Amino acid sequence: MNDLATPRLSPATLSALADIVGAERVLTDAESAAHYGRDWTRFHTPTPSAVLLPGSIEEVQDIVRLAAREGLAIVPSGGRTGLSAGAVAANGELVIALDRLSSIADFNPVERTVRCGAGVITEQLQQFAEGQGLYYPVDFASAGSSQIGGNISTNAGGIKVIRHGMTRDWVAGLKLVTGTGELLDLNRGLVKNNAGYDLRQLVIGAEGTLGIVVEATMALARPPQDPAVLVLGVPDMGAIMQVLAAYQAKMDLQAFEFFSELALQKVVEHQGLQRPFETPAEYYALLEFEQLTGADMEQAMALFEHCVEQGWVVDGVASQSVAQAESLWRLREDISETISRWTPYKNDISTTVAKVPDFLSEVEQVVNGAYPDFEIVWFGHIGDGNVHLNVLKPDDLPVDEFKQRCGEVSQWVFEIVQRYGGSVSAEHGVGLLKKDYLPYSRSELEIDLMRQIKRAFDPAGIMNPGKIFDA
Ligand SMILES: O=C(O)CC[C@@H](O)C(=O)O
Ligand SMILES: [Zn+2]
Repeated sequence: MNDLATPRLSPATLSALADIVGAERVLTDAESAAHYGRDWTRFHTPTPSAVLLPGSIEEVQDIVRLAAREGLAIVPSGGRTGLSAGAVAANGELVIALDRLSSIADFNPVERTVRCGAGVITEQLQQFAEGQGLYYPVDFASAGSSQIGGNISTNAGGIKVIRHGMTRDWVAGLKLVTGTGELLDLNRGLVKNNAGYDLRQLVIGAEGTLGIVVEATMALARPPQDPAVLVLGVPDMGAIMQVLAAYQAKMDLQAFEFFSELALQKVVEHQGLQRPFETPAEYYALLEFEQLTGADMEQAMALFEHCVEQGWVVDGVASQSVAQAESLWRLREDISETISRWTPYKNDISTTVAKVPDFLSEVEQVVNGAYPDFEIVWFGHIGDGNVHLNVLKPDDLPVDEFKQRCGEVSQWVFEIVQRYGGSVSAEHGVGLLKKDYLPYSRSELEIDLMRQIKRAFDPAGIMNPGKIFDA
């Protein structure tokens, strides 16, 4: 056991925890607290009372039983790549890190499923699938660190949702340790199972408030052909919608993403990438297809010409190789990391797809009407109606003042989201960051039902309390 930097737990409790996981797997030093006690958000100070590294489902159950008896709050911790402070332990909670539940087993080629411990890293699952001649299609920039349990708990989406759906579409079964330490084995890999409520789907996206996902049976897909990517410059958001409709009517899209000229400028400048073409445009659409050859290539080019004739596209480029497709993707995928140096105000919202252009222009009018010097970087999964709004801090504006103004921005943005019937969190979850705004996209009755469901799974209220809604 390490030095007790935060000795909030009694020696008896610490020793009981050590009996469960082994003394060297009860971490209480400041470095472990900082590492395991927070996600990619940096708004809260991590103060876990201890970080525990269980090595089996039984150990997780034993910890939870002990925590329920003693009324100790728990924060489950996966790859901690979340952006809503869902995996933050800022109130002396016990952190249960699932890193050691990392086995990949029981691959079944007939079912095309594989059993994964919660701590399996997304990229490991992707590589495992590849080794079997298959494909795990939920993909995003943080795939090298995010873990399957966390992906399930946040229903991670990413860049291929338009074609392959979200994490919830790939979970054939899961095991959950509830707030009383019981183990639920949900759906057991069945394709069809209409015997009552699908509790598995309830757990997916619950951000650890109903229990800890300890294992999952993940479905795999046929691998796609080598991808081909088009990047198209468009004059306005309305044109992006026309392009989307035109391509979707005739072809299968693997991805349909967008970014603004400002986003492109930042990525080109800071990542040393080339502009896709010289003609500047207000926005850019990135389309991915499964290999463009023969008739598909002709179709894609005919649509391109049609879009140019209609004035929806000002210029475009098509990848000629997998390497080129990958470098075009970087123009989109590197945006989030590139702009992180401006400590941006972030938001992740959705409306139905067709409403996005009006939504976006209303947000811009309101934000820049009040603060003309705020630079807004738009990008996201436009084919899903999911836009990422990032506002960069002007260099000369003190951080506190920026934060205070961003508080106002949130208020305005969420009022618009509500008017549009949209969601205050399209893919990043609610966590601590969005909970005050939940009523802008969920009714009082819905939130009340969520609380009742939480009580049923977690009567002692120890599972990630204060996330999604107040404890
Ligand atoms: O940083 C963001 O705002 C979004 C991050 C991620 O969801 C993305 O789509 O790149
Ligand atoms: Zn995203």
